[in-house]
Amino acid sequence: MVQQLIQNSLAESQSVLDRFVNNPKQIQAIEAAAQVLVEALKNGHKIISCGNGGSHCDAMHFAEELSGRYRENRPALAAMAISDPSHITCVSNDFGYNFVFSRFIEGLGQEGDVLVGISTSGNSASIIEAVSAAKQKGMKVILLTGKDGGKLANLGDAEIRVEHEGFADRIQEIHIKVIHIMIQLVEYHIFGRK
Ligand SMILES: O=C(CO)[C@@H](O)[C@H](O)[C@H](O)[C@H](O)COP(=O)(O)O
Ligand SMILES: [Zn+2]
Repeated sequence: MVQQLIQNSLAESQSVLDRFVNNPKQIQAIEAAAQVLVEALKNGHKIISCGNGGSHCDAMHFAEELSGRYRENRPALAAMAISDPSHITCVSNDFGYNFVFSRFIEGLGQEGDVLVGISTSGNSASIIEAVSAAKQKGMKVILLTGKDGGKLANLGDAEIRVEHEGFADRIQEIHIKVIHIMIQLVEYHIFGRK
């Protein structure tokens, strides 16, 4: 029974990945997203990422591999996740949770910067508010979504969507792959890494 659960889980992951890999639209979207990142970084702009729950961890994972290190040493890149608990608790307490990311962008976002918003449902109000704040600032927007893209569908300059109607975990598993590929492409375009 337990072994069957394990096998079913792995098989489901494999089928979600197969479907994603065989969708040229998503491959093109990853390429387009990497171009947006490269353009911004080459021109001295920064990347700000955000997400909720597991996607918050993905947003941090993405930023630290740009500012810190991915596979090998290279110069640091300008990226940060919105994850300061003092900021998040203050804004939640005083303005409401939906504004935790948008408020940060109002304070730190600049024209030419890039917002990377991650939401498996595409319906988290905090990410929707962040996108609208970023657009008001003249920032570019990259979205990692799932299902049918939800309310975030087509709101980004690039949107990578895992079209899986099941639970968020399977979507997150593809998101983290996409994050690693985007970093690989940034390093390829900026530092000639393969
Ligand atoms: O990690 C998981 C589920 O795998 C959860 O923590 C999940 O991220 C949370 O329920 C989020 O609040 C869902 O938000 P979203 O992806 O729909 O924007
Ligand atoms: Zn999870």
